[in-house]
Amino acid sequence: MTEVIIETDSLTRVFKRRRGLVRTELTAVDQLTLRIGAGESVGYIGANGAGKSTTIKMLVGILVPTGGSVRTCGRDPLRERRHLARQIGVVFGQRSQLWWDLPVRESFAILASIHALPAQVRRARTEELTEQLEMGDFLDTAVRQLSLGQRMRAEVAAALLHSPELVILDEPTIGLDVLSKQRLREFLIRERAEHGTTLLLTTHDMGDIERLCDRVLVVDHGRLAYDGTLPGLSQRVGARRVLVVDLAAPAPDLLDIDATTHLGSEAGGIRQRLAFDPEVATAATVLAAVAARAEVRDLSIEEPDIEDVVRRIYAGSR
Ligand SMILES: Nc1ncnc2c1ncn2[C@@H]1O[C@H](COP(=O)(O)OP(=O)(O)OP(=O)(O)O)[C@@H](O)[C@H]1O
Repeated sequence: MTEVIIETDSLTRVFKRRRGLVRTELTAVDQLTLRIGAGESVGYIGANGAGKSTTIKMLVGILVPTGGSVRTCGRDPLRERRHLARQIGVVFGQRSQLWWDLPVRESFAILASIHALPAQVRRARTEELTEQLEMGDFLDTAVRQLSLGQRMRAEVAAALLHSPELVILDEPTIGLDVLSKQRLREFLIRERAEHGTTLLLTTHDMGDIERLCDRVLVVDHGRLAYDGTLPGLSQRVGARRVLVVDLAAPAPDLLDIDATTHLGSEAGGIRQRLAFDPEVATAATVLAAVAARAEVRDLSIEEPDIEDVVRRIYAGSR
């Protein structure tokens, strides 16, 4: 049986707000029940304000639930927060856990002593992380002088220095360039493969989910709206497919082909892209309709646009 790393049962958080004399209540997390097993890599996504951060805060013990229960790494996060801190690593993209004026290396040394890592373990782990995250060039630079990509790598290393069982990442790749994103993702994949680390991440970047996660949870108005694979999610939201046709000669935009949306034309209308909903039409019916208008030389079909899926989920904000 897989060890359960995160387990919540009807986890709920209600915020009380007061505007002048009016008091209102907002249920940020609403009866959330889920289990995440050891070694899983889970994407936790939802619109702004859906309740992701509130959930994470309850998982790590910095926010008190108003209902239900939560256990993280087999512990009660509120009562055993200090013990839990040794088992988890948390990266909040926007918030730093490094000492701004100190060289990266010194921040690592302080964190290592907070976690009471033996000197040998600390040295070996710092070396391993420095190599894998390619931090050698800036290990002796003050954190405030790092580029965003360098700082994020240092943040991730800081959170993983004590080899936690569970790593929670909140928007880990936000604002990073393509290469830095790629490095960070490769590192997380390797870390998981080598140490069996459980990953939970929130992100707006579908590339993160595609590359890193084998399970996706979608939260909507505090409720769990989906729990499954990424392809399953594409199906659920009816992600569009795109038929790309290359015509024999330039043609006007194919604007009124049944059940399609014209996405654009190139080369004077020789290449045209038409989106269709696989529940309503098939590539074959769309192609037949196009062929009735113009001679088709070549075609390709783009798979469900994952960015589109996520845009729709995030666009569903309150
Ligand atoms: N301390 C607080 N007091 C009152 N309301 C709060 C508090 N923290 C969060 N909320 C509200 O709870 C809801 C969920 O917020 P939360 O930060 O968990 O969403 P989120 O999914 O993380 O959003 P984002 O993607 O924007 O970070 C929001 O409506 C937010 O305004």
